[in-house]
Amino acid sequence: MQRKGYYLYKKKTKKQRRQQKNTTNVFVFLFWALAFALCAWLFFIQWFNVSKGPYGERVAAFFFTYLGHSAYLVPIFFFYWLIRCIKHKSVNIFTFLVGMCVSLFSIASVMTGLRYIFKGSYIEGGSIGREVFFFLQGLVGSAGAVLFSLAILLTGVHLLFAIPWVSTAKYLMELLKEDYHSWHDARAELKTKIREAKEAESKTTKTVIENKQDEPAVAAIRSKPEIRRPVAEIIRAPKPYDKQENSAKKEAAENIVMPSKKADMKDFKLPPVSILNDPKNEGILGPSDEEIAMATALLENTLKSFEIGATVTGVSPGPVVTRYEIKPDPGVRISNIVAIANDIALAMKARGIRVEAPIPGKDAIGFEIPNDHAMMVTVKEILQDPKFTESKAVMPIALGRYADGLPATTALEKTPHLLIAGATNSGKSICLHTIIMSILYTKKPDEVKFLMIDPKRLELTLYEGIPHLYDPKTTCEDVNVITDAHGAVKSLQTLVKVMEKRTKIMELAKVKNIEGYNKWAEQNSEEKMFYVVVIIDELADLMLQTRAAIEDSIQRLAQMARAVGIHLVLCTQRPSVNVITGVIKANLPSRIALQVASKTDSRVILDSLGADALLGKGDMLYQGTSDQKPHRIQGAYVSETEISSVADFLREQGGPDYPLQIAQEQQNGGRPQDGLGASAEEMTQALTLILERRRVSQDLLKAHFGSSARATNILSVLEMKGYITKPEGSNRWEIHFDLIETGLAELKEKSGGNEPLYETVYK
Ligand SMILES: Nc1ncnc2c1ncn2[C@@H]1O[C@H](COP(=O)(O)OP(=O)(O)OP(=O)(O)O)[C@@H](O)[C@H]1O
Repeated sequence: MQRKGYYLYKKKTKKQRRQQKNTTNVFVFLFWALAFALCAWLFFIQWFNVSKGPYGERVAAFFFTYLGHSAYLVPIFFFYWLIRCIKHKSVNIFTFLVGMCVSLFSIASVMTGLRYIFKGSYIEGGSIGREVFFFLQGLVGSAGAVLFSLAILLTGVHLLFAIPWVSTAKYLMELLKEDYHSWHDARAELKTKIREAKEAESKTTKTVIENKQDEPAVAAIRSKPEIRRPVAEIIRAPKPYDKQENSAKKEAAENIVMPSKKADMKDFKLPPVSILNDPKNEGILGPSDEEIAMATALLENTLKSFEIGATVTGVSPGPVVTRYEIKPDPGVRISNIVAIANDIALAMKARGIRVEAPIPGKDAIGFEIPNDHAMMVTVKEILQDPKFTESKAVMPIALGRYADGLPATTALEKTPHLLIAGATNSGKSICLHTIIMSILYTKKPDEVKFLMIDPKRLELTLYEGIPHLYDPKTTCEDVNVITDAHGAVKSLQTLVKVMEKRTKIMELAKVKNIEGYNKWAEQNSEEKMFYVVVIIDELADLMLQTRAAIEDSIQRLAQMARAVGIHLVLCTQRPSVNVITGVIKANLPSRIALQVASKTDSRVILDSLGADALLGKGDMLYQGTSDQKPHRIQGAYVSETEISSVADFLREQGGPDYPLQIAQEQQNGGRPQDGLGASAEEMTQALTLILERRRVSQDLLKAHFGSSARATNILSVLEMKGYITKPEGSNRWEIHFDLIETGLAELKEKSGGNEPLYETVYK
C-alpha cells in the first residue's frame, strides 16, 4: 500500500510538476504584467492630469494629500522595485517598503520645511510631511528639522538602493586625491619650465654682452651674422611737422576747383616732389645691432633646443620686418626648420613669422620677424630713389621697400595688368594711390591717361578734373571718375573698340606695339599714342551688378591691350572666387596680396600661402610675371593731403584733353577734332585719285593731302570700308575698283561733301 501509494504519489507529482510549472509561468507572467500596468497607471495619474477616471482621481488625491509633491516619486520607486525583482529575483519587499516610506516621508518633510522657511514656495509636503517636519521642528527647530530629514532620507536611500556609502566615499576621495596630485605635479613642472626659460634667457643675454666685450670668448651664439642696412643713410630726420599746413591742405581737398581750360602740353610741368611729405623716420631702419644680436642668439638657441643645427648668416633689417637668413648645417632638412616656425615665433615673442624656404638664389632660409616699431615708407623717398628716377621703364611704379629694406619698384607696362586684393583696411587704396602718383610724377597727360572707375565713390574722386583723366565714351569736357557700374561697362566696351582700332593703325604703320608706333610716329612727324591705365577700385561692386559684361571686357582688354598701351589695375577687398574668377586670374598675371583673413583667400590671390601672415597697413606680397615666388614689400604711404596737393597742382594747369569719340562725331558731323578719320570730301578726293592713278599708297595720299597723318587715316578708312585690301603675305594693296566706283557715285549724290560718313580712327 505504501509502495503503491508511493508509486502513485511519484507518478502524480511528475505530471503535476509539469502542469504546475506551466501554470506558474502564466501566473508569474500575469503578475508581472499587472504589476507593470499598475506602475504605469500610477505614473500616469501622478504625472499627467488627464483622463484619470474616478479611481485614478481618488488614488492621485490620496497620495498627494499625504505626501504632497513627493508623491510623484511613488511610481518611480515601484518601477525600480519591479526591475530589481526581475533582475535579482530575491528582493526583500519589506526592506523595500520601509526604505520607500522612509525616503518619501523624509522628502515630504524636507519639502514642508522648505515651504515653511521660504514663504510662498510652490512645493508641498502633504500631511505626513507636515507631521514629520513639525515633530522634528519641535525638537530641533526648522533648520534642524530639514537637516535631520535629509539624514533620514539618506537612510531611506540606503535601504532602497543599498548604496555602499563607505566604498563610494573612498572612491570619491581617491578621485579627488588623484586630481589634486596631477594638478600639483603640473604646477611644479610649469614652475620648473618657467625657471629654466628665465635662466636660459638671462644666460643668453649675458653671453651676448660678454661676447660684445670679448669677441673670442666661448659664445652661445654660433655666428656673427652680417647686418645689411641698405637704407640707413637715406632715412633723414623729419622736417618739423606742420599741422597747420596739413589741415589747410585737407580743407583744400574737400573743395576741388575744376579747371576751366584744357591743359597745354607745351608748358606742362610735372608735380615737384617738394609738395610731398618728408619721411618721418629718424635714425636707423629696423632694430638696433644689440637687439639683432639678442634675436640671433635666441633664434639659434631655439633651433638648438629642437636639435636643429643652423647658423644665422645674415640679417636684413626692413621697415616693418627684419629678415634673418638661416643656413642649416649639412644634413638638416629645410622642412624640419619650417615645421617649427610657430615655436620660433613663440620663443621670439613675435606677432607672426613668415618663412621663405629657401630664399631664391641663396642656400639659406629667410625668417621674417616683425619689428617692435614699424617704420612708415613714404612715397617721396621711393620717388626720389635712384632706382626709380633712373629707371628706363615707360611707367615706373614706386611700390615701397622690400623686406630687406631695398626700394621696390616695377614697370606698369611690364606687369602688364595688375590685381590688388586684400582684406578691408589692409592698405589697398594707399597702394592704388601710390601707383597713380608714380605715373602722375613721371608722365604728362599726353603720354599716359587714366580711365578711373570707383563704384565706392571714395578714393578716386580726389583725382576729378586732373588733365590725365580719360573716358572713351565721353568728351574731354565731360570726363570724370566713373562711379556707376553701367557707365563703367560702357566705358570698358568703348575702350575695347579703341583697342581694336589702335591695332588696325599699328598694322597700317607696320609696327607691333605702342613703343614701335610712337617711334614710327616720331620719325614721320605723327602724333604719338598715349598709354591708357584703367584703374578699378573695388571690382566686386562691378561684378555684382554687371558680371558678364565686365568679365568679357576685362578679358578682351587683358588679352590684347598690352601691345596697344592699355593696362589694367584692378583692386578688390573680396578675394573670393566669385570676384577673382578664373578668367580674371588668367588674364592678370601680376598680383599684389595685402593682409587677408584666411589661407584660402591667400591662395585665391597668389595661388600660394603667405598673405594670411601679413601684418596689415601696407604689408604686401608682390608677385610679378617673372617672379617664381612673391616678394614681401612694405607699401609706400601717401596721404590724402599729398594726393590733393598733387591733383591741385595738375588741375591748375588745365583739364583733360583727348579726341572725341565715335558716336559724338557722327552726330556733330565734319572731320574729327583731332584730325583723325576722313570727311566725305576727302573720301571723294581719295577715291577719285585712286581711280585716276589705278594704284594706292601712303606716299600717293601724302603727296595729295600734304600730311602723312591724313594719309594714314584715309588709308585706314579706305581699308575699313573695303575699297582696298591687303592679301595675307603681300605688301601691296588690292584695289576693288567696282566698289570704289559705286562708293564715289554715292558720295557725289550726297550734297555738301562734308557728310560725316567715316568713323574716327583712334590713336
Ligand atoms: N603703406 C602704408 N604704410 C602705413 N600705413 C598704411 C599703409 N597703407 C595703409 N596704411 C594704413 O592703413 C589704413 C587703411 O588703408 P587703406 O584705406 O588703403 O585700406 P583699404 O584696404 O583700402 O581699406 P578699405 O577696403 O576699407 O577701403 C590707412 O588709413 C593707413 O593708416
